[in-house]
Formats: sequence, structure tokens, C-alpha cells
Amino acid sequence: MRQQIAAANWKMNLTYQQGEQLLDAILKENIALADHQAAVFAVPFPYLMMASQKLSGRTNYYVSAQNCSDVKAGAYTGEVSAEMLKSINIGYCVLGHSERREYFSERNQSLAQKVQLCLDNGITPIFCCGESLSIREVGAQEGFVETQLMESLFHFSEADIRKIVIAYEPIWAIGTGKTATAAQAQEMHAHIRHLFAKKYNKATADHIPILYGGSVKAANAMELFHSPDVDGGLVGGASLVATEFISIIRALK
Ligand SMILES: O=C(CO)COP(=O)(O)O
Repeated sequence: MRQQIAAANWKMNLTYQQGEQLLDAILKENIALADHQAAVFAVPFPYLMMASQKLSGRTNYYVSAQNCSDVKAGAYTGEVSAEMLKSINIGYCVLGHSERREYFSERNQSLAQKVQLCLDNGITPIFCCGESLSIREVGAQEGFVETQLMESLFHFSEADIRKIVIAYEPIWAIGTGKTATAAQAQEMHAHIRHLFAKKYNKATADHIPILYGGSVKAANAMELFHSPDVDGGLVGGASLVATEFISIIRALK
């Protein structure tokens, strides 16, 4: 079975102490993860070491960054490189979140650089894609997501592309309480998988986890995750509430 992932994206929320309390409350449950399952915590940069220490010794629990620089190193004040993340053993990095695309002008080409740098440093990119409401309203979502994947990912080798996790996050469902239906999520995930099969091959497409993000919560996680092409979720608001995220981890296939 392909890897199934419950990923928490804390975004710019919680103090250090609140983050510690949240992780403690979730880890207290001692949820055992199967070989094909993972729980990933994308925390703010200053909390990466704390989260790593709390998760150490747990099987299939990982810490993620929420972004990294598109350049290797040098005079770029305020940036954090993939190599820095590797040097503290961070396993995952969220890239191309729609909030970064919108508020920090991230473009597909620069994201391709970020993906490359993560791969060079053995970090699994969680590559976000997804359309806005206006694009969905005119029915152009499949072509829009195809362009995002084509311009950021489709030049990578088959071996490299197999190391990537995709997160489909329709912008109209993020933080709005307006979840895509399981049928809408499945339709786009199947489309994304088809694009990978067309560009690479079916075995590669079948290997890549595709997470759904956008108002995932305890009450809808099970239904969303049980769609055949939905391999877990990237969760914002509900990942800040221990009981919610515990249920979301437990909803993994
Ligand atoms: O952006 C998201 C995760 O990256 C989704 O956020 P919400 O779960 O708050 O809608």
C-alpha cells in the first residue's frame, strides 16, 4: 500500500509553549502507526528542534519545515536553506503552499529550485498545488493544476519524482470551513495521478502519496481519506486542536 500521511500545518500559530503542550497531548495517545502510515508535523522554524526531540524514538512520526529558500546558501538575510534543515535532521518540507504563493509571490520556477534543493539534501518535499475559486467556477481547475505540476516538477527524473509527496489544496477550501466533497477531492486526485502516469508511468503514479488539504477535520477525515486516490491530509486549523488531530491520524487508511 502507498504511504498514507496525516500532516499538521501549524502555519504561523501557537507560542513555543503552546506548541509543546499540543505535541505532548497528541503524543500521550501513543498512536501506533503501521509501516505505510506517517504523522508529520510542519511547525514554525524556531520549534523544529523541540518537535524533533519530542518525536524522537517514535516510529513514523516526522517533523517538517513549512518552507525553505530557493537558493543554496549565502547573503540572504532571513532565509533558511534546505541544507540547514538537513543539518538538524528534518525529514520533510512543505513547499508552494497557496499562502506562500499569494502573500510571498512564490512562482512555479522558484518552487522547482526549492524541490531540487530539498531532494539534494534528502528532504521529502510536500508539494502543494490547487486552484482558486474563480478558476474552479469556470471549470479550469484541472489545467491549472497541470501547469503547476508541469512547471515545478515534471522535469525531475522518475527516481526523484518518487520521493515527492503532493498535497492538493483547493484555495477555496482553506480555512473557510468549505471542504471539497470526497467526490471532488477524489476527482482531482485521480486527475493528478493520471498526469503522473502520463508523464512517467503507472507504477510511479501509483507510488506517489497525494494528500488533500482544505478544512479537513475529525468529522470529515474518514470519508475523505477513504477515497481511493486520497492518501491522507494536510491539515491547518484542526491540527491545532489535539483531539481533532488525534482523530485525523486515526482516520488514515
Ligand atoms: O492550508 C491548509 C493546510 O496546509 C488547510 O488549512 P485548513 O485546514 O485550516 O483549511
